[in-house]
Amino acid sequence: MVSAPPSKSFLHREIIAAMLSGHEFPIDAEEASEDILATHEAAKTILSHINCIWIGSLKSNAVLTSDKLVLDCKESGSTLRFMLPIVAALGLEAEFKLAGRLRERPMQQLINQLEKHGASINRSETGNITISTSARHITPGEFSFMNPESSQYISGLLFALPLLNEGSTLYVHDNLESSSYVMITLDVLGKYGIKVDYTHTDREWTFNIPGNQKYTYSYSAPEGDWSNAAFLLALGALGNNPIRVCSLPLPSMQGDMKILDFLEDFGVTVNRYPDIMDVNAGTVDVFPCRKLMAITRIDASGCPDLVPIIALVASLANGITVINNAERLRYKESDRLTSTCSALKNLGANITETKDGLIIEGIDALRGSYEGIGYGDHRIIMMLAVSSIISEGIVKIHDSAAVAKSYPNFFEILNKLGLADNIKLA
Ligand SMILES: O=C(O)C1=C[C@@H](OP(=O)(O)O)[C@@H](O)[C@H](O)C1
Ligand SMILES: C=C(OP(=O)(O)O)C(=O)O
Repeated sequence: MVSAPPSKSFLHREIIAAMLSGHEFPIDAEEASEDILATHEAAKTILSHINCIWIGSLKSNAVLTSDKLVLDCKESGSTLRFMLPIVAALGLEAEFKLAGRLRERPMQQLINQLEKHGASINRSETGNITISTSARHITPGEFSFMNPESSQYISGLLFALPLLNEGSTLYVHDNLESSSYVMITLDVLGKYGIKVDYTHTDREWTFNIPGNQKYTYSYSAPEGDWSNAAFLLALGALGNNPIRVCSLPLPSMQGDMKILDFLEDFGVTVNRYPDIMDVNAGTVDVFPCRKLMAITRIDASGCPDLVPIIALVASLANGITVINNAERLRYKESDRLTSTCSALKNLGANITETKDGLIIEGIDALRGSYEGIGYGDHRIIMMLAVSSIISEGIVKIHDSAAVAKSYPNFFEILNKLGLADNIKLA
């Protein structure tokens, strides 16, 4: 049995909500992913520059020093997109350091909204982002997005706007993809005493956020991570032995819990036990499946992070699987439609890239091999590692340390399960 790592999405949010209540959220730095370390460090830096007592009411003496903060986001989109509006609401001046692909990932819609409300934002030649506000903080009022490039813009503003001295309204027009992540934000906000009212139809969302709110510290241990557990569960579906994964909440607000339904639709047997193991955490058994069936259409708009591992399973499923509504995958740690397609093609899969997805015609075996850096993308590297248990050729990954972005001990687990025979790490 293996235990799912703690949810990266919940952890980012807990650390930030704790910071805004004046507390440092405890993490296990040895086990933590690079993204979580980035948010934790940024939160500590912000905490050391503000008078915690005043957070939530933004009194004029909230800022202890006028130093420019340096916040190193590394490659974490969540850290940047959550912290930027918060820094603007607190009236701090900060330089956000960005590494790797984060320098190219979309930010402009969020920057436009913050600038409209008084923030001054510049990008240096190296791609770093500097923010300052001429007034004490950005002004409350109306914020509006048309089909946002990332739901993280909305989550970031939902953290920030309750701090302002009057209420704000946040509109999302023409679709909010990844909306389950915004629901996680609202869940954590509610736990910390922050009130947000919202209404939505299929494509239009309105969030009413009263101002002058105070965050009240409310620790809870983060639940397991369905996005990363998906790779472990696929090991069970594709391998020779069943797998049992524990520390997985059942049910969960995480959209990537959908991996269980997808596996079942592929013809895999899945047993769910909501109550066994520790409190607040369920257990799932997945059994090897020799007769995978294609899924006619997979809408990935609510579960973008599942696409690489679903595409691998679909490569061996009888029939044609079409994945669509996944265009935002082009703006992750790699262009994940191109990288998933190209990595699986190397392994021998019959896969084609479309504008917003992938078309995969299942075959009986993966007869190819792979050697490379897995596009430097943790989710592609983990997909390749899972593929190694069924591919006929060797999978050789250079710089496998990139998995630390979300799952530092992924390869240790693979070793522990005895499933690392066909994979070479360089
Ligand atoms: O808010 C979050 O925790 C996340 C939102 C999603 O991003 P997008 O909203 O940009 O799709 C997801 O892909 C990312 O891994 C984590
Ligand atoms: C895209 C991801 O995270 P982020 O957007 O926070 O960098 C991810 O974990 O796959």
